[in-house]
Amino acid sequence: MPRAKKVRAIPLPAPFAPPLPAFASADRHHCQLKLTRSVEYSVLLLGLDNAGKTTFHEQVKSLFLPTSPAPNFKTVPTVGQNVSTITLPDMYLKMWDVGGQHSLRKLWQSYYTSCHAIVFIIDSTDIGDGNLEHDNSGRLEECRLVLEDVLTHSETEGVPLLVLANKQDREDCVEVVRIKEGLVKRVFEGEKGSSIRDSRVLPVSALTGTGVKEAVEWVRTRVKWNKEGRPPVMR
Ligand SMILES: Nc1nc2c(ncn2[C@@H]2O[C@H](COP(=O)(O)OP(=O)(O)OP(=O)(O)O)[C@@H](O)[C@H]2O)c(=O)[nH]1
Ligand SMILES: [Mg+2]
Repeated sequence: MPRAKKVRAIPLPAPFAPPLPAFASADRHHCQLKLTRSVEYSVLLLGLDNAGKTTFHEQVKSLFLPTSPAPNFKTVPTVGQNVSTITLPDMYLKMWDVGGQHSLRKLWQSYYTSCHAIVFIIDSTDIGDGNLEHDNSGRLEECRLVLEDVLTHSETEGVPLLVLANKQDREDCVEVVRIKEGLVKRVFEGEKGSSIRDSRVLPVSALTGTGVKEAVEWVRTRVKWNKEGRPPVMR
């Protein structure tokens, strides 16, 4: 049987190598931009019913989507989920707005493993004076229990947490320092390993938009800081 001939690839001499197109450097730059923008992080919006999650979500879309859609403030209690993805200079940020009614809270845990940050929204006008000892309506205590429950799930361990004291445009709101001292600090005192979780409490008005950009900026920086702990999804 004749032996098969070995075929060797002959390298093209330099003059025959295809020249780089003139736009190559710009194109490469474009590719780099695309590469750095192709990471996606997910943010989960949580909080009691009526806290303002959907209003916050509407405001974020209006501020960050390139089409600047007019926010729909005529919200109805969320039963399923509202999802949108905004583009920031260095990432895609996917927002998951879920229902906060009591019966729907058990669904939250199915989002825990894939979220990179949690934004817990509080209605600052529905927590009495922010002191657990004077809690007539019971909503401050409800808030505490719900937040505690979220943080004690093993799937949320180490996930950055932003607490938003919402409805700060209203005169009857409890100010952010009180919410920090009276509620968040107390929840954290009980949380084991809280020192390794990045957290912050910020005042916002989802309705007027005050503080919403700052909230998104906090999330953006913290998900990046925590990218070893919770790597982004590549897109
Ligand atoms: N004044 C004021 N009202 C707000 C603000 N944010 C939300 N609201 C009002 O609070 C009510 C509830 O808002 P939603 O955004 O639907 O609340 P939610 O947290 O999505 O409620 P669920 O979907 O049931 O969990 C609506 O009447 C909003 O207009 C705010 O910053 N200021
Ligand atoms: Mg809603």
